[in-house]
Amino acid sequence: MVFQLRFTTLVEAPLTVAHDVARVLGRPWPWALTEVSSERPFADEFHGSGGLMAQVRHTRRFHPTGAGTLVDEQVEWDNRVPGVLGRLLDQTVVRRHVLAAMQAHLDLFAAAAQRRAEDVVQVVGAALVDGDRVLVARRGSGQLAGRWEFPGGKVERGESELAALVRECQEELAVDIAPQAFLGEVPLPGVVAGGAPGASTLRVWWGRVTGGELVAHEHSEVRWVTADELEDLDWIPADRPLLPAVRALLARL
Ligand SMILES: Nc1nc2c([nH]c(=O)n2[C@H]2C[C@H](O)[C@@H](COP(=O)(O)OP(=O)(O)OP(=O)(O)O)O2)c(=O)[nH]1
Repeated sequence: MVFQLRFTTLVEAPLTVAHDVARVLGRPWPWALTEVSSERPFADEFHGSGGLMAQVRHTRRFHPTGAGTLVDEQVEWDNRVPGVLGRLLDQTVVRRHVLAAMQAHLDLFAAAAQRRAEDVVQVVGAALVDGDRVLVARRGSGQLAGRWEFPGGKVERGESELAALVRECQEELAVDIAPQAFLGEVPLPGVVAGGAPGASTLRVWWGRVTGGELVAHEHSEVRWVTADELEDLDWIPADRPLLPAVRALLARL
C-alpha cells in the first residue's frame, strides 16, 4: 500500500536559488537516496528506502510566482509491514515522523533560501503591452548587442523588484509604467554582475505605459510587435522560454 504526503512552501527566492539551496540541504531522511532525475531549476526526484519506509519516492517541483518560488514536494512510501498492522503503524508512527521531519526541514530551507537570495543579483524585465502588441527592445552594446530583449535590468540592493522595473523603464525608455502581473521567470546562463555562474534569473512582469514619450535611451531600436512577430526576432536565447506566456497574454487581453 502506498502512502503519501504533499507539502507546499513559498520561498522568497528566485528559482535557481530555491533549487540550489534545496539540493545542498538534501532531504530530511537519515538514509541515502538515489537521484532519479534532476531538471535544474524546475524539478528533481529521489528514491530510496530505510527504517519503516520501503520504496520512498520524494519529488520536488519549483514553480515561479510573483511572490517567489512555490516549492511543491511529494513524499510517497510503501510500508514494510503489510495489511491492517501496516496501516496502523503508518497512522501512529510513520506519518507523524514524516510530517515532523519535513516541517523542520522546510522551515530551515525557506530561511536559508531567503538569506542566499540577498546575495544574488536579480534581473527584471517588462513586457509592456498596448492593444495586441508588446514592446521589444534591441540591445545596443555588449556581448548581446543586436539581440532582442525585454526592457529592464538589475535590481539594486534593498530595492524591490517592481521599483526596479519602474526605474529601469524610466531610465531606458523615458516612460512611466504600471506593472500589472507576473508573467514568468527564466534562468540566466553565465555570470551576471560578478555573481556565481547560473545563479541569476530574469523575472518578467507585464505592464502598461502610463505616461511619457517613448525614447530608446540605451537600446539601438524598440518596436511594438504582435504575437505572430515575436518568434522571428533574434532574441537573447535565455528569453525564448518566456515567449509562450507573452503570446498567451496578448491572446487573452
Ligand atoms: N533587461 C534585460 N536583461 C536581460 C534579458 N535577458 C537576459 O539574458 N538579460 C541579461 C543581460 C544582462 O546580463 C542582464 C541585465 O543587465 P542590464 O545590463 O540590462 O542591467 P542594467 O540595466 O542594470 O545595466 P548596468 O547597470 O550594467 O548598466 O540580464 C532581458 O530580456 N532584459
